[in-house]
Amino acid sequence: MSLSDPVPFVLLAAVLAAAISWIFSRPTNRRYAPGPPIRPLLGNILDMPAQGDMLAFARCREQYGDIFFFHGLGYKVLVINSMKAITDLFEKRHSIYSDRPAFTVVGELMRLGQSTPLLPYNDDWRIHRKLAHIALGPNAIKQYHHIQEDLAALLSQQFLEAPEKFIDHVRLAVARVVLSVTYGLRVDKADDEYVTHAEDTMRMISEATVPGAFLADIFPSLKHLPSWVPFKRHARHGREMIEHLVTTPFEYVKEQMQAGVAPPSLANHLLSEYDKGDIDHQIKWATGSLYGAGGETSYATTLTFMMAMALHPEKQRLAQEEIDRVIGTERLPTINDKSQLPYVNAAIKETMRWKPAVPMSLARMVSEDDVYEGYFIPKGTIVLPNSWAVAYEHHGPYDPREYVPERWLVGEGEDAPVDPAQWAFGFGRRLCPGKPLAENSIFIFISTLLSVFDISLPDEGELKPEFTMGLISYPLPFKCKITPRSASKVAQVSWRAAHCTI
Ligand code: HEM
Repeated sequence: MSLSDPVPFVLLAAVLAAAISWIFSRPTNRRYAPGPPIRPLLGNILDMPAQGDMLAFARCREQYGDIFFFHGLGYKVLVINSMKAITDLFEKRHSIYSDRPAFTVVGELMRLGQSTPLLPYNDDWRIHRKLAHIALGPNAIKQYHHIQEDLAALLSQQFLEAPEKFIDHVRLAVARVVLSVTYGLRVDKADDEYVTHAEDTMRMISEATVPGAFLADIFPSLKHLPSWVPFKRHARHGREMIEHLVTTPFEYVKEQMQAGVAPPSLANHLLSEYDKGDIDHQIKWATGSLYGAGGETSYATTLTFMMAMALHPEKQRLAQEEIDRVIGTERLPTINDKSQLPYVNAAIKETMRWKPAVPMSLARMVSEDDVYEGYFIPKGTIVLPNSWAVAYEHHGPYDPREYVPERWLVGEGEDAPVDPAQWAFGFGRRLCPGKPLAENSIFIFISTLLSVFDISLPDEGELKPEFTMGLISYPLPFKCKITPRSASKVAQVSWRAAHCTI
């Protein structure tokens, strides 16, 4: 080994660091939560299921109970599987459970650590949340109702013109909501350069944020390797993609503001209110985070709903009958109709429960040593709240594996599962700031599609409910048949699409 060739040298240092960390992190007389047996050096970290492999997590739960612990190679991971434990830690002990793990490659080298979801629980994060709240709080989002209703009509218009491309149309519709609200940007095609770039970047981030995706996340000292090492080249490319994603639309808004032609938007509003030096950088990253965090999740939920409707025509008919009965057949739904449609709301809840879009939520990191239910949780432990386990707890008469909206229509005092509103958007201080906006988007897309179309199984081939594994879980590409319910509905959609104000 020579010092001019740093690779083996840094690897050796990394292995030594791991050995030291193993020696010092071996269980002492402290009681850790149950988990697989410990092997030298590696501990049991390799026994940990891949993110998104929910069946493997379910098997661990059967074996080890509601909380289990994996550790080794300097990593400590606690998985929590019950709503009670999640509430006890993330809500009641929020001051030490609101931090995020640091990702050496994606956070530091690709510089995504500046985005809201990855920021540590610090003052920068508080500024981001304040900025996001200005645009996305329950009152602020009322100003976007008409944009969301227009976009639901445009989505239906596209379904009429090219139903076979429904996946592209849904992707474009959710991107349009976030781009329009955040930057006042209008995009017309799903293959718009910005939309496709954002998707490529999100896919890259989703793969790179799986714990342990890079050796350098386990051995941070590897980040000092020279720039020609493959993962460093990958990181450089990732950094350029992310920088382009957050900078391009932001600079565009600034140019439009200078020219006096910027439409109303969150970026415009924040820049006019707070344009003072360093806050510019915070606004750029807070707004840039919204697209990344908001697009894919709403897309996954809307597509999952369409799949559920094609597989369960009897449930679809019940939802359509409710819409026809409550709002009539002479107009399209509006967001204000939401509280009048209990069956549609139950079908949306059931969609979020049946296939949660973010099944393991976003990882947290505990910032102080803690003890819970007699188990020691060391500082620095990554804590994974298993939302999927909460979704699949058995309550009431229905099998959790089945799609049954009726499980949500129970009377007071009867046994119902935990409402996805309590877990699908995360918990405590880091609860998703886009929740009210997303709930409205999902409601208006779904109720408009139900009002205008019948969604059914494809004429050819089978529809298997298959989903991606990873941070965000979406349906794998599938086919379904989309047919307008009446000529009057077609006319209503065409009229509204032609009179859109966005
Ligand atoms: C169906 C749609 C959505 C789902 C299921 C969803 C889910 C989540 C979840 C599980 C988290 C992690 C929270 C935690 O750590 O406890 C999160 C965080 C976040 N979401 Fe959403 N989200 C959705 C839509 C949106 C939208 C539309 C936006 C923005 C317009 C958004 C912006 C964010 C941001 C910025 C964070 C990071 C919050 C932080 O770390 O403080 N999300 N979301």
